Amino acid sequence: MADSVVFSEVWKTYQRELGGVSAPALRGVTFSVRRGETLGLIGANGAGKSTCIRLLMDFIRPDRGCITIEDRSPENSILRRDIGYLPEIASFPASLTILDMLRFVGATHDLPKAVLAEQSERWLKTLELWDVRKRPIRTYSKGMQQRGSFVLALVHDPALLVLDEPMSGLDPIGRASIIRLIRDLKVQGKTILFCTHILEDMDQLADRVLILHKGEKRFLGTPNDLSAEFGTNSIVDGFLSAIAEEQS
Ligand SMILES: Nc1ncnc2c1ncn2[C@@H]1O[C@H](COP(=O)(O)OP(=O)(O)OP(=O)(O)O)[C@@H](O)[C@H]1O
Repeated sequence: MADSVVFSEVWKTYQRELGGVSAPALRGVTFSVRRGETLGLIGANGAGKSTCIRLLMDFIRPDRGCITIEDRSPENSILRRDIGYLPEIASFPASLTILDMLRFVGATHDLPKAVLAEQSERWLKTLELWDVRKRPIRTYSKGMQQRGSFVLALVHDPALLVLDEPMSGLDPIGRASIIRLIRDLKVQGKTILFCTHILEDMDQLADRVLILHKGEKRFLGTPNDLSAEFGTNSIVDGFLSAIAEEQS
């Protein structure tokens, strides 16, 4: 399978606001996401997960190393049309409806009106927001807002999905519906990179798991490989072993 996303020896250190630099957030991280694969990125707080996502989205640039998406630099704005991005915290202007937001996203991606209308209906129905499409988004529950964010990430039919904590803050029903959605998207052939703290979902979602710890790659492989490598029976135990081993 060809690679869609490649990180090669990527280093990133943030500047401190009052001058000086902090410890590197990423230390020579190398991994790839194959086309059609779902890669789950896990790590403790501060491990570097969001930094990977910010680099991929070209919100920040690496100090060293190379990142490519379909063999092109993330700086290439044409790539945006093929990426669906779900931010960790959705922030919607207070009075807008999901239809207003869809018009905005449609204009950003130059979607023809008919395509926007058809795709909007498809995803609003799939994600059970069709009946509330004319309500201001601020009246939505957290789960509905998250589904709304997915509609906005999917309406232009991107091949690559970058999902920052897609299950965070959801109740078990909301979480189950997002898990179903991600599995459906995978069946549709999407390439998916997501990060999460909810390790239990990994078995159901990820083809491969990338474990980061303090900016370093500690493990990359299938959930089964993780169990085999550390002699554990669950993702949680495998994860704890992967980040503990080199601390001793
Ligand atoms: N804007 C910033 N300025 C300075 N340091 C930052 C900034 N953003 C992140 N860092 C630091 O970089 C490191 C990696 O942070 P990052 O947000 O990538 O971790 P994470 O794995 O996403 O953590 P979390 O699970 O808490 O979201 C941390 O030490 C963090 O303090």
